[in-house]
Amino acid sequence: MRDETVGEAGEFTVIDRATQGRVQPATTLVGPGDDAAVVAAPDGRVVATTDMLVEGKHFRLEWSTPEQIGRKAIAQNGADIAAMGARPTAYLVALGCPPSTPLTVTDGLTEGLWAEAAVVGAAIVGGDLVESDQLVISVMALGDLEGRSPVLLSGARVGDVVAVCGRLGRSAGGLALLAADRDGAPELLAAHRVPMPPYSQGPVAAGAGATAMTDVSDGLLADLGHIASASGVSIDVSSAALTGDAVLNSAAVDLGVDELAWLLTGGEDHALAATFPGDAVVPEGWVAIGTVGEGGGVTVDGKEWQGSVGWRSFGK
Ligand SMILES: Nc1ncnc2c1ncn2[C@@H]1O[C@H](COP(=O)(O)OP(=O)(O)O)[C@@H](O)[C@H]1O
Ligand SMILES: Cc1ncc(C[n+]2csc(CCOP(=O)(O)OP(=O)(O)O)c2C)c(N)n1
Ligand SMILES: [Mg+2]
Ligand SMILES: [Mg+2]
Ligand SMILES: [Mg+2]
Repeated sequence: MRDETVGEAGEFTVIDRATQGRVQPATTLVGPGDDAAVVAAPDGRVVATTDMLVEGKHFRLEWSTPEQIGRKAIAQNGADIAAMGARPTAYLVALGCPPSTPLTVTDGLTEGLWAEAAVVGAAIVGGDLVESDQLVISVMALGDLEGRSPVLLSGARVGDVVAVCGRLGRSAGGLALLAADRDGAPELLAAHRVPMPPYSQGPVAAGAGATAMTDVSDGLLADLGHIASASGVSIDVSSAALTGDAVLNSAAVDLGVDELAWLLTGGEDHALAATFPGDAVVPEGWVAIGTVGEGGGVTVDGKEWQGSVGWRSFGK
């Protein structure tokens, strides 16, 4: 019998096998499983995360400029730092590319990487460069909790309010337009090419008492599902609280697709989603979209969502 493959097992089974039962030293304050790890250093704590972009899977050079791809690689990683309640402080960038890659591509990437790092006052502090068959950009981000406690996936409590900061569905809408070779809706194309995580709102939410937080990378339902399972709670999302983006709506009507599916299951917006105690005031700029209850799983308007809840590497 041949060995089971990664494609058959799926992303999260393979991650479980890579992390379960491994002993972490006492300096690992938060280990694998959250948006980022928190590691104790003799003189403080550092938040660390990594996310990789692969040509053809995460971006296409026909759809995005090298500068936009560089910005996206940094934004995706910075969002995971912000989702811990931390401020991104430094990035390392490992690049793989074919020898035939024009220097205009690597220079464009560099411009984008630095421009997005600069949004939070950070820089690229190191990296690696190797030959590979397609363009691969692997970023590691470090962050500073500035004295705050990290906001974990596991802290949501029954009675909490679920709130979101940042637009949802726009990246999925932009991707659908690019895939259909349709233009129009420049806002959606821009959102897909360069997500704009509300970095500073991670620390703001932590300061406002957020009990759990994540960034929306795979899709709202998929990512809230991680909060629900880590916290041992259920989450119900109100669809009425999500709709109202006229640009998104008209693109969905034009393409003849379900706008709600983009809002609930579209990935790569890198908005922040958090839970706050029911009696807390949700910070300015955050929109209440749901509630936390007993049990498990994520529902929409009290009903189970039919279909995929979001992006899965390897399609599972
Ligand atoms: N190969 C691996 N070894 C150890 N931990 C991993 C590995 N791949 C992913 N993880 C961890 O599993 C969790 C889920 O990964 P992922 O879904 O990529 O997170 P995110 O959506 O926050 O980027 C994260 O905590 C990540 O650090
Ligand atoms: C060419 C192309 N096809 C498909 C997509 C859609 N897509 C790729 S990755 C992804 C979700 C997030 O990526 P992942 O690597 O899972 O990030 P993480 O959850 O680890 O932060 C989505 C929606 C895309 N951006 N580009
Ligand atoms: Mg990841
Ligand atoms: Mg991520
Ligand atoms: Mg993912």
